[in-house]
Amino acid sequence: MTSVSELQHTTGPIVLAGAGKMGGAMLTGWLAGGLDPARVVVIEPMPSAEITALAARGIRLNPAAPSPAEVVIVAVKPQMFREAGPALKPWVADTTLVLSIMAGTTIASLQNVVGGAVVRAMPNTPAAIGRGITVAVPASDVSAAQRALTDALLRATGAVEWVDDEALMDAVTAVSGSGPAYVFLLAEELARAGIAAGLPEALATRLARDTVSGAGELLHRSELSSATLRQNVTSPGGTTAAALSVLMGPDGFQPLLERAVAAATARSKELAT
Ligand SMILES: NC(=O)C1=CN([C@@H]2O[C@H](COP(=O)(O)OP(=O)(O)OC[C@H]3O[C@@H](n4cnc5c(N)ncnc54)[C@H](O)[C@@H]3O)[C@@H](O)[C@H]2O)C=CC1
Ligand SMILES: O=C(O)[C@@H]1CCC=N1
Repeated sequence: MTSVSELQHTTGPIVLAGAGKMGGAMLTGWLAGGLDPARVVVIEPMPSAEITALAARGIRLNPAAPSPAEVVIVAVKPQMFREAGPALKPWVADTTLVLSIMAGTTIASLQNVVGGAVVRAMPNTPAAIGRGITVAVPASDVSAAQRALTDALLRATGAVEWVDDEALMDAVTAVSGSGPAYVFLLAEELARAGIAAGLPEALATRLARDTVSGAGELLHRSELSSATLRQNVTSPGGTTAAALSVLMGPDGFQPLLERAVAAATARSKELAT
């Protein structure tokens, strides 16, 4: 896992607003990477048992007296933002970095509702194990130091890509933000197909889970393209070729994923406020 040692050069509080599935995954990544819990403030009206337990490690949960922080991470639902956003203002000075991971919500909206120097980002849940990928786009007034701080925070949870064009964020959300769900669905459906082919449920589930995670790890470690790795499994005239003739057919993965990504992209645009 990437070290968060660069974060140790900064001293201010790190405020996480919304410690649900994604905010919680990022916090887990930061703490696993060595971030001092005493620097973390969590604002969360319905903290999970895990988040509540972190208070014993020094995290401040829902403190009564807000004061401007070095960075505020906004990880509430986009639909909640209009209600939750104004309450974050006391944590934000002009010099505060406001790092939003909300789908759809634009930089302009964050500037209007919360203020600060805004970076809009789209992470994904493998952040919890330091294997996420995040795409970030900065507002024009974000300083080099704030960009470096953002980069350190996000790299503590995995890879980071920076873009200049905010319009790309809808498709980014559809590919990498939502993408882990597509992979987990693949594991679910591969198991179900195994059961339909006659395997006991426990064995089918184990085979699907280990195949998806093992293939993912191979893809991660290998320098070969995914197409080459696929071809390496495929013996001419063999079993894989038989399956791929279905999966790469006219109603196979390609048109299906194209439709799925288009639907997610459209939804991200609808969520824009
Ligand atoms: N779940 C995912 O894979 C990803 C989610 N996101 C974004 O992350 C954000 C959060 O999504 P999830 O974690 O999935 O949702 P979630 O529902 O698990 O987390 C949202 C949290 O915000 C809390 N909350 C509600 N009102 C609040 C307030 N006024 N102040 C502070 N916290 C408040 C809720 O209690 C909840 O724990 C969304 O904007 C989503 O678009 C981005 C990338 C991936
Ligand atoms: O489903 C959602 O809207 C969020 C954004 C990307 C992943 N989860």
